[in-house]
Amino acid sequence: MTIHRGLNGVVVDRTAISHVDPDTNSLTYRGYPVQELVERCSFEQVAHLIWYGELPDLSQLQRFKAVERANRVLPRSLIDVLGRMPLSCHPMDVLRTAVSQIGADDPGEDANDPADHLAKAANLFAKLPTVVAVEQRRRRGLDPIPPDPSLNFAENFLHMATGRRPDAETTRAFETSLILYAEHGFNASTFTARVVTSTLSDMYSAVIAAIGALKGPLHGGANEAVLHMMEDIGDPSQVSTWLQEALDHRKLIMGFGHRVYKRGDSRVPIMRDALWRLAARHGDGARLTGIYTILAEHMLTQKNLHPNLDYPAGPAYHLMGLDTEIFTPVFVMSRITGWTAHIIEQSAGNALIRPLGHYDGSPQRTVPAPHSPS
Ligand SMILES: CC(=O)SCCNC(=O)CCNC(=O)[C@H](O)C(C)(C)COP(=O)(O)OP(=O)(O)OC[C@H]1O[C@@H](n2cnc3c(N)ncnc32)[C@H](O)[C@@H]1OP(=O)(O)O
Ligand SMILES: O=C([O-])CC(=O)C(=O)O
Repeated sequence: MTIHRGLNGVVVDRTAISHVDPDTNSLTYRGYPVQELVERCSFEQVAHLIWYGELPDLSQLQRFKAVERANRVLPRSLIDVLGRMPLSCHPMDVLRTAVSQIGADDPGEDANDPADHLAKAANLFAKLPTVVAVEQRRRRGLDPIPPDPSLNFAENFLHMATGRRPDAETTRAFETSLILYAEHGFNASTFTARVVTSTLSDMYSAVIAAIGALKGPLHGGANEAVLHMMEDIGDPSQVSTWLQEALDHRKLIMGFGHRVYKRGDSRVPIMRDALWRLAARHGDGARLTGIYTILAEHMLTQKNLHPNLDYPAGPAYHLMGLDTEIFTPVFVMSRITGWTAHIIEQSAGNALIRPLGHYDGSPQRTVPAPHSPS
């Protein structure tokens, strides 16, 4: 019997949402290369593409944007629950709780026709940025900034989170990250969402489980861990010593390696360029890009490992003025599009996901006779 630990290399189903091809180092959403989508589309257009299979025409895009803008405000019940969360918990816990509350408030929670699913996905897509921004400000002891319907998805989030109207360069860099993070095949969190969906559970439960899977540092939690690592290194001159010490202790270097891409992550060059443009205008930029470059060179020569998307995204978010703890929640704001598209796809052609495990525990034995009462 062959055991595929970690399901490494196992093809478990078909999908028409995205194609990750490590041989040609390419990633396409519904057939379109992500590089072209970043160059020519807004995040809202890409979200439409991921859900509906096609880029929107003008009137579809206007409707899509209107729904997103109309759904950004959080209901009182949700604001109350989130305000009671301890400040000691991670913002991913807050986000998970938010989705749970939104689901509990939805009388149609269990409705799972494609139209019901799309309406729920659109609602989560609109509300999660407000939750993340409110949470960043709550941690800073600041009042929330209400959503602004005159701003697009990316601008509105940056404004709500930082209190500043972002300039075009920052907005574009942020939108680039959102487009690149949106979807990536049967990654651990998406697969988790599909497993939950395969039991005919509801969309909110699947999304909550996916948030839990994304939180881990081997997956989405790595963008936060990358920034912590760079702060720990401190200065480009320290990279070599820091890395040697980390490798001597067999530590994982955050933001490097990937289960599918073994010769480099197709999304990194475009996000790296965005990071470089931000860094050129920021006081701390040269330090971060210095660490970035030297560490990447050492990792390639010493470990033959390439950076993944989390490596440039972490420092880029830092330079945008986002707090490190909300980097992975920002990933959720984007990946919610991919997760929900997969939930819809799984529902449409469902097969219960239930693999087997090879038993290697104790051979069968007899339960000892009970001791007689003394
Ligand atoms: C958006 C995303 O989720 S992208 C992934 C984000 N995660 C990270 O950046 C965390 C750091 N990276 C890792 O832990 C891994 O590279 C993963 C989890 C992403 C991929 O893991 P796998 O596909 O299982 O890689 P695998 O374990 O086969 O790695 C092969 C070897 O390289 C080593 N390796 C892989 N990544 C790293 C790393 N970042 N640092 C140090 N060594 C590493 C492994 O320890 C292993 O060594 P071994 O053969 O001596 O045991
Ligand atoms: O695909 C994976 O294994 C991890 C992931 O979600 C990504 O790289 O975006």
